Parts: sequence; C-alpha cells; structure tokens
Amino acid sequence: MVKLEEKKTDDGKLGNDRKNGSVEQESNRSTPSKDIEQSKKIFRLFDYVQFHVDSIKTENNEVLQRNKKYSLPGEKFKMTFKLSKCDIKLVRTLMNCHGFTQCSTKRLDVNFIWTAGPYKLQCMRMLKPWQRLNQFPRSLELTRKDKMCDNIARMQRVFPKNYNFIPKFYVLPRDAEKFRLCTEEMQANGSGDAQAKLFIVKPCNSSRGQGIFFASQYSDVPPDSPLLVSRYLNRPYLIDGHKFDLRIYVAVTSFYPLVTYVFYDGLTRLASAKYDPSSSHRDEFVHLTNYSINKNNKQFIRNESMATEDLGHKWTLGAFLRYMEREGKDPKLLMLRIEDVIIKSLLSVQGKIASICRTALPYPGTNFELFGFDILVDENLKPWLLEVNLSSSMACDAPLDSLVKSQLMVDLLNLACIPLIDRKITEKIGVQTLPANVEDNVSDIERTPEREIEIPVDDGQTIKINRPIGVRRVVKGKRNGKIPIRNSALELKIEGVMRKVKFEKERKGNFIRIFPRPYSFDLYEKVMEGIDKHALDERLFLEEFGESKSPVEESLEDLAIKYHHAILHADQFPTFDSLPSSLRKIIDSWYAEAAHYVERITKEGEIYAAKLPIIRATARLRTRSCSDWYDLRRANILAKRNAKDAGGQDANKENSLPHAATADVPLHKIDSSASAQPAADSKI
Ligand SMILES: Nc1ncnc2c1ncn2[C@@H]1O[C@H](COP(=O)(O)OP(=O)(O)OP(=O)(O)O)[C@@H](O)[C@H]1O
Repeated sequence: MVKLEEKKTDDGKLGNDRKNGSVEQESNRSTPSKDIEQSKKIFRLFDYVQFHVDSIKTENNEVLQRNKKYSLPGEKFKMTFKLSKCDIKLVRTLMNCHGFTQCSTKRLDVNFIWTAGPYKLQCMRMLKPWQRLNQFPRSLELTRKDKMCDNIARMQRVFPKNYNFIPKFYVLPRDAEKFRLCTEEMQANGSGDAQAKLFIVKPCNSSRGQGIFFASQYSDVPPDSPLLVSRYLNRPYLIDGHKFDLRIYVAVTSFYPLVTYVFYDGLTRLASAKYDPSSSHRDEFVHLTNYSINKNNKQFIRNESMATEDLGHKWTLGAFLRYMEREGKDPKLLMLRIEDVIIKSLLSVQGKIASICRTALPYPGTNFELFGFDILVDENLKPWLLEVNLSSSMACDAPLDSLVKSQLMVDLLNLACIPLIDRKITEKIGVQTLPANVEDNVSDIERTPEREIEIPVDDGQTIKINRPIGVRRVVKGKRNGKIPIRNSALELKIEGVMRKVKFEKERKGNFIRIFPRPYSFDLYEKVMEGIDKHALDERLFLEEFGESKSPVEESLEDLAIKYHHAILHADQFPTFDSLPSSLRKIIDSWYAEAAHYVERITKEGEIYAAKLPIIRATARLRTRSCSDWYDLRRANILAKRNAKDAGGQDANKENSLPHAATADVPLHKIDSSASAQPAADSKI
C-alpha cells in the first residue's frame, strides 16, 4: 500500500517535496488492484522522477532497505538507464537507489543515458521525448581546448572589448609561424622579466595535467604536434601562498534558447607547494593545480574530514569564497564575473550547437549537459578560463567529493526532468510522438493546451497524467483538415522548451539559473551572435520577464556597455560598491543570489557518509546482458590480478577483454559493447 503523507522536515515544518511533485511512500507487498491504485496516485503526483540525496546518505544496508520509498516509483514504472563509455559509480548508485534497471550499452530504448564520451549522432537522432541524455551534439566545440579557444577568439574579433577572459594562445601546428614571430619579438624587446615571457603548453585533447610543459622560446616547442600554447598567468591570487584553480559545475538544459545554471558549490584545487614566481617551471607542484599531479607530492594533504571544507589541498568553492571574505575581498562579485565568463563561453558555441541540434535532436528537452569550468583567478581577482571539461569527473575519492558531487548529481538529475512514464502504457493508448524537425504544419495533431492528458488504465478507468515534454495525443478521426492548424512543428518545439524551463524552475535545487534572468537578455544581447530569425533567446526572456524597463535614467543599451566594461575590469572595480550605482540597480538581484555560493555545504550537527553506499544485490537491478558485462569485467579484473600476483610480465598487456576461458566466463556472454565501457571514472 502506498501511504501518502506530507513530508515533515526535522524542524516540523512541511517539506517542499509535494510542491516538487514528490511524496514519501511506505511500501509493503501489494495486490494487482492496489498496484493500479498506486500507479494512479504516483502518476498524479509525479511528473518526473524526483531524486533525493538522502537515498545514498548511508552505508548501512538496513537503512537502505527502508529507503525502498525512493526506489518504488522507478521500479513500478520499470524505469531503465545505461552507462555508455563509462561506469560512474555515483550515477549508477543513484539510479539503483531510485529503482532504475541498468541495461547494456546496446539498448536504445532506455529512459536515461549517461555517457562520458562523444555519443553518436545517429543514436541522438533516435532519442524519444521521454528519454534523457547527458550530452548535446558537438559540445566538443567547448570541451576541446583548441576549439574552445578558437570559438572565443572568434567572438573577440566580433566583440573586441567583451570576450577578454582567456590567455593569449596559439594552436600548433597551425599558428607555428605566429608563435615564432611572437617569441622573437619578445626576445628583441628583452624586458628582462623571464616570467612574463613564459608559455604553458598543453596537448589539445588531454586532461589531468598530462603532457603539460613550459616554454619561453619557439625552439622549446615541437612545432608539428597538436598543442595549445597559452600565455602563462604568472600573478595568480593565492590561498595562504598557494596557487589554486576553481572547478565550477555548469548545467545547460538548452543551447538555443540558452538556459544555463551554476551549481552553488564546487571544488578548489590547490597546488601542494607554495607559489614562487621565480621557482623553476619544472616544479609542477608549484605551478600546476591538478589533483592527479599534486597527490604524488609527499606534502599533499588529503582532506579526509567529513565536515571541514577548507582542509588540505582540496577545498570546496564555498570555503575559498569565505576565505576571500575574511581577506576583505568581495566573493559575490567574483562569482558574478565567473558567471559572465560562463555565459560568454556558452554563447561562443551557441550557433554551432544550435545548428546541429536542429537536425540531430527531434524533440525538445531530451538533452542536457554538465560542464566542469576550470577557472584561474589572478591577483586582481579577475577570473580566467583555462578549459571546460566534458563529463567532468564524478569520482568520489574523498568525503568532500562525495558530499559535493552527490548533491550536484541529484540536483542535476532533477533538472533533467526524467519523465516518470511507463512506456507500455503510452504505447497501448497510442500516445504518439511528433518529430519536431519536420518543418511543415501538422494537421492530424491537436495541440492539447492543458498540461494534463488522460490515459486509460487496466481496470477500464482513465487517469490524468501531466503530459511529458514532447509527448502529444493523437486525436483520432479528425484528419479532414477541419481542425485549425495551430502551429508548426517549430512552434511546438519552442513551446516544449518554454514548458520545460518552467518545470526546471521548481526542480533546480541548489543550481542558480544564470541565463536567462532579470535583465540578462538586455545586457547580453549586444554580445550575442544572431542565430536565426526565430530569436528564441529573446522570446524565452520576454515570455518569462516581459519587456524590461530601465530603472534609472540611462538606457539599457548604455547600461549594457557599462556592465561589460565593469565586469571584465576587476582591477578598476574590485567591489560591488565600486560599480556605477545605476548598474548596481540592474544586477542587484544577481548579487543577492550569489550569496548562495558563499554558504557552507556541510551543516552543523549533520552526519555525512564518507563513501557511496554499497547497494544491496537485490536493489542492483540489471538486465541479463548488463549483468553479463559486469561478470565479464569482474573476471577481467581478477585475471589481471592473478597475472600480476604470479609476477607475470604480461599483466600490462591485458587492456582488452580477457579470453573467455581465462576469465571463466562462457563465450556467449561476451558482449561486444563491453569494451566500450571503461573500467573506472576519470579523476580530477
Ligand atoms: N595559462 C595558464 N596560466 C597559469 N596556469 C595555468 C594556465 N593554464 C593552465 N594552468 C595550470 O595548469 C593546470 C592544468 O591546466 P588545464 O586544466 O588546462 O589542463 P588539464 O590537463 O586539462 O587539467 P584537468 O583535466 O585536470 O582540468 C591548471 O590547473 C593550472 O593550474
């Protein structure tokens, strides 16, 4: 029986779960008719799956058993997911705790797909409106270092004063000649300041600090390799004398119109040796802040504490902002500057991604993406963008990682709005789907203006459910053209995005929506490329905020110029109070919202699990082929370990699948997709 109850928080107040479309349920064994009752109630109350961080807060299996309340809806509706090109424990655990069944990578009809590598375009084209995928097509434009720099440089050429937030760069081998001239010119000028001449060189497609080196002259760099050479920012802001960078988590739920959110917490990664600008650039523990590099330093201090956010060489973002505050700086203004860098970076690829989305994504709202922005803050508190990470690491190898990333992932999954819908029912009642990239008008589809649709259930009755994004009801027998054609498929798509944005507002948890928001379109319009005649960014903005009026005598255009100047010149405008007062009036609400970034993620008196829970075998729902893949993987690991124990030199060669015989797995169990799933999360 499902017992519906108002959720009470610890302080006795009513929780907001009901508002968010979720209720707590206690489950016991049920009969089929009771199941239908349950489904009805669940249908009525759940638009989308509601994820709860409490579901993974414990390592205790007994408590997990009681947490069946979290898994019941997923189990009832036979929700499914797959992990493609990764095996991220955090995503798997959360999905398991919410009753999703894991399927093999070959399955196409799963409700949720998490991929850590580029997802095939032809597979994206087959996405159904009830499916969700954590990637947009062509997002490599942002996440490959050289492409990102090229895109931002293109915007710099169009809007010369407004996109100055990446260090000067050269993409080799293409820009080898320019780089040579630059280094020669620097030598000729001979300022004598060796530091100012330095370049940092990175492979275009690498991560975790691999292959990074420094150069001060042309001959230091192999000119034919695909490398990104950037000016070294040698005056960073320091935390207790250490260089650091920030990992900011950014969710995008639509590229056109742009809808983007920043998670209120993130990570601060400190170099493990004190910064000394005159120290040798070979000393990577001084100049690089990557965790993967610094953890090899004997001086590296892991933050093993569950409640301290500023211990050792990895802090939370909030801990750094509070440190800044204690130093008399303005952390909220820094966050506004970082938000500006994020919006402009996304705008620099908006046109390219929007054009591919038009053809590759048949329905609105199916895709979303989480990006990890790496930001370096200089001594003037100006943020510089170093790179944007695709599927940034979700590895939880310290309690702090667990805490930040599990809350982040829960909020992200809620933002993704995964429809809680049993496909068997939708197929039975003929809910059909409309490819939105068909540009002609559609005569046999009536747009149901209401949010709810009616569907029959097994006992002959009908129930109403909230219509999932993009799913429309076919009105039978009305094909004679008498129904007024209300809208083109494009209009339906736009309507879908607008509707999803409204849902996201209620489901964003600890994400702060940075675009659109009050005055955002007015301030950014002048630094945006026109995408097409539909002007969707403007439409979305007007839909939500209406026509803006300047609250001061100056026009919004003048204020936009002031805004971009002030936001990019941290040296001239170090605090909010130093900004022109007319500008402050416009971005006052943004500044107030930025207070969320400074909050602690750990709360007084709360207990945090140091690790992700180990899920009971019975709750680890998997399809047969998926279980086979895990069996195979386990056998693979075991075989490697045995080979290593036996002192076998061959252990390192065994990167591919084991022979079935070695692994003691029958041949039929070898799934060709298995090799597509890497063994572990990548680490930051
Ligand atoms: N232009 C620069 N000026 C100063 N320091 C830099 C610059 N670019 C990179 N760094 C330093 O080098 C580190 C690694 O750079 P970057 O993040 O671009 O490489 P990566 O290999 O992709 O790392 P990851 O995948 O961990 O983010 C940064 O964390 C930063 O400390």
